[in-house]
Amino acid sequence: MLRSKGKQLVFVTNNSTKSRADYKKKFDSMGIPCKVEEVFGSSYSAAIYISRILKLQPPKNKVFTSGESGIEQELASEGVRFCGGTDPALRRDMEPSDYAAIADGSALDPEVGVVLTGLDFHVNYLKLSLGFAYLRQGAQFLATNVDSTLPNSHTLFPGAGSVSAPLVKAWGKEPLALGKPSQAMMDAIEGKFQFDRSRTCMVGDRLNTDIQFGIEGKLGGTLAVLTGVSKKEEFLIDGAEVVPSAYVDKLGDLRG
Ligand SMILES: O=C(O)[C@H](O)[C@H](O)COP(=O)(O)O
Ligand SMILES: [Mg+2]
Repeated sequence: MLRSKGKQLVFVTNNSTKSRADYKKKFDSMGIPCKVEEVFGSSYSAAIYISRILKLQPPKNKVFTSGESGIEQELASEGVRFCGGTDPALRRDMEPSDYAAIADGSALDPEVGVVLTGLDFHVNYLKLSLGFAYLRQGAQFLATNVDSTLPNSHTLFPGAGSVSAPLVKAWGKEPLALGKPSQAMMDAIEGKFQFDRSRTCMVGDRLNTDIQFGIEGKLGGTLAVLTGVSKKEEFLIDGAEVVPSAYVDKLGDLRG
């Protein structure tokens, strides 16, 4: 319906496990018309931040990532070198020899300058230990997103933020998160798609027992309509103003 009305669409997700190309395939399977260029995920956001803002220089120009292939694909699309991720060699128990190898550095890649965490379905003590060691060696701490939960099958599962929580606890500092609702993600989306904030509507899907009705926030001119979010803070960007739920009725008046 939106397409038939000539609206520009952008599909934004914090789920870092898939790449933009993966989402295009998923939309195809659901019969939803979509181009790869219309997808913007937190893996892509992180890859852009690393390649275009951080611009890692040798000898520390590699990313150690804890996550799934979506992160790897997007880092590769931006020409960023990485290790960790889906490497089968790291999907195992920690062995006694691993402690010594991490301690003396022989298990560490000397080129790693960033630790990037995302939703990792294969998180384990070995990967957490490697990530912690890289942070202690001075690597920057980034996250695709830090959502506490992952909605799936009509209920909630631990999200990316819950998976990276042990590392945050060990390191004692939060990562820079590059998914929603970070300003970096919003700026990158606005920069890439060149739309007018004052004529933009944002729709989310998150349901929570505390907030079971739509909540709308106004983001510096961008009308955001989030049909249920798990936490109010998730969309309170730039001092966003939350307006009464009845505001949603006015959507029909939007010309943009
Ligand atoms: O990374 C996670 O925890 C979840 O995949 C993430 O919260 C999903 O985000 P969404 O698709 O709702 O943007
Ligand atoms: Mg969602």
